[in-house]
Amino acid sequence: MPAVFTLFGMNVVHDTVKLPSSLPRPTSYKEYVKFMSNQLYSPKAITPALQQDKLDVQCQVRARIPTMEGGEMHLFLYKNNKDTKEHMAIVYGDDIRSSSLDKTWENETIMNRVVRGAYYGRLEEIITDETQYTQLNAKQWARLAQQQAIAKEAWRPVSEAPLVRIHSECFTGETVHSARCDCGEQLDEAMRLMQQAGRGVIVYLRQEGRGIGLLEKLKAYNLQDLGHDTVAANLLLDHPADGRTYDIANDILKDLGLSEVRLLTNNPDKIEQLEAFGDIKVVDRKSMVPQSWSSSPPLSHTPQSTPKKELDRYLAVKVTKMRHMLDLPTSILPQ
Ligand SMILES: Nc1nc2c(ncn2[C@@H]2O[C@H](COP(=O)(O)OP(=O)(O)OP(=O)(O)O)[C@@H](O)[C@H]2O)c(=O)[nH]1
Repeated sequence: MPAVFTLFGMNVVHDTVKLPSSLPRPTSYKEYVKFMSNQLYSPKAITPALQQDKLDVQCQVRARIPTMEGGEMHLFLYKNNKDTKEHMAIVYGDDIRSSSLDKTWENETIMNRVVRGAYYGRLEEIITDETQYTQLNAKQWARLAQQQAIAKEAWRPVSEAPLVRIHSECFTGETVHSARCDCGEQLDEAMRLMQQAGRGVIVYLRQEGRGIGLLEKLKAYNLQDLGHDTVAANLLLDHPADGRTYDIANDILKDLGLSEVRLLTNNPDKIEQLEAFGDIKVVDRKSMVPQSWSSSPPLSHTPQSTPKKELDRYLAVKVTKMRHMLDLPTSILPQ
């Protein structure tokens, strides 16, 4: 029989993971943790959608990420029934929570919630050398339960429109610091602004290459080296100039309890699509002015020797062909 007791208004349940009878019961804390983490990705949780199915977007796990700059954020990982990508939300501020993650599962223990990140506040270290691979003792369970009850009580929901960025993945710009685009710089700047404000959400969509994928984007780069611009290169490869949709981003923002946002973007398509879904109002827009086009001093992470010509060309095409809301600097205006 599982031991259930109530502490500070919460049910503390020992060892009540409901297992199909075919599976062996976890006999140790280690097995239990392993079992729980496998459960997160159970195929039952999200099933592939048929064309007519309603979009289903659910947060599967959340974890705290301290950053090199000294701040920290939480990463929320989402699964959905439209594609197989792991889209994410990078969240600053403890008041922003996911309703799909926070749902209580049947017979869920506090440890289940901790493993999938549905805990409140900050976790305290309660594991000692002796308990590394064994069951938590009653005192440790009680401490965890007490800490969770207090943190849950202290939580208050989002009260004002936070800074939000909907950002599409760019391996070249973000990971290998390509100077063909401003993607890495935009991500860094959004993180810096949200860190400074203490709250905000970056919806990080796995839409590499404006949705065409890395393979096709690299082909497009070769065409760009022949002189085609970023739009023409896509079209020559039989891709739309930009085929991205933001329905998953919309559902992620809804799941995070946001109805009003201050959007960091130059791209009118993101605003128009988001508002068309009717769930989220863009109450303010903040431009993402490229560092090399701004009059403010360069950020420490922006190298002074950035090959400006290629970046200028990419940015100018976004303004002239993709309706991006940015002022072209006089230095690159056509003569
Ligand atoms: N196909 C293609 N994709 C590119 C190229 N350069 C960058 N990208 C992709 O463009 C996308 C940039 O998306 P976002 O960072 O969301 O920016 P955006 O659409 O310009 O809009 P804002 O930054 O919000 O103003 C990323 O997926 C990049 O991988 C390119 O030359 N060709």
